[in-house]
Amino acid sequence: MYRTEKMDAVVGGEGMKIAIGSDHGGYPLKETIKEYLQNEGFDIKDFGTDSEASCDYPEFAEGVGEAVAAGEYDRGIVICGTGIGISIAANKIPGIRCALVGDCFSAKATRQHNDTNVLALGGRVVGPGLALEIVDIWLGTEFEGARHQNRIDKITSIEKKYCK
Ligand SMILES: O=C(CO)[C@H](O)[C@H](O)COP(=O)(O)O
Repeated sequence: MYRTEKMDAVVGGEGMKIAIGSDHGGYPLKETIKEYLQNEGFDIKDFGTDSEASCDYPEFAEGVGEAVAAGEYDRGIVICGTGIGISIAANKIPGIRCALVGDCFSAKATRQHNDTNVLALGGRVVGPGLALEIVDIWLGTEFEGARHQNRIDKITSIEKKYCK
């Protein structure tokens, strides 16, 4: 419903397996994104939460992050009120590169340059229209490799040094 022809050009992920999770602050937006992606043919696993009752975002970051890091899901989407806490938590999991995104330029750049495998959104920050555009672009953009791969390798080296 939010898709445009331009977005159709960048989305090609039917069958892609996506893990999604949020706290209470991200719950309404999680439900919107989940329904949208299911209707688009994506294979979605919802790691919770399942209501707007108060809960703790690290639990959902851990569920989504572990599933993506283990290779069970291709990408993850995590949402809390700001997107900040849940992105910090997701980035503690070795192998996860999570970006908090609030604009379309960054959605594209963080795939091209950072090869992010988890997207964080602020459910109290972005509205559903912008959030779905960000999701479409992020899912539909490829990593560019080359010089950016060297930088990812350096991130991985830091991770290996500190995460024993
Ligand atoms: O954005 C968040 C973390 O970064 C949380 O969603 C937020 O802190 C939850 O706040 P509250 O318990 O007051 O609803």
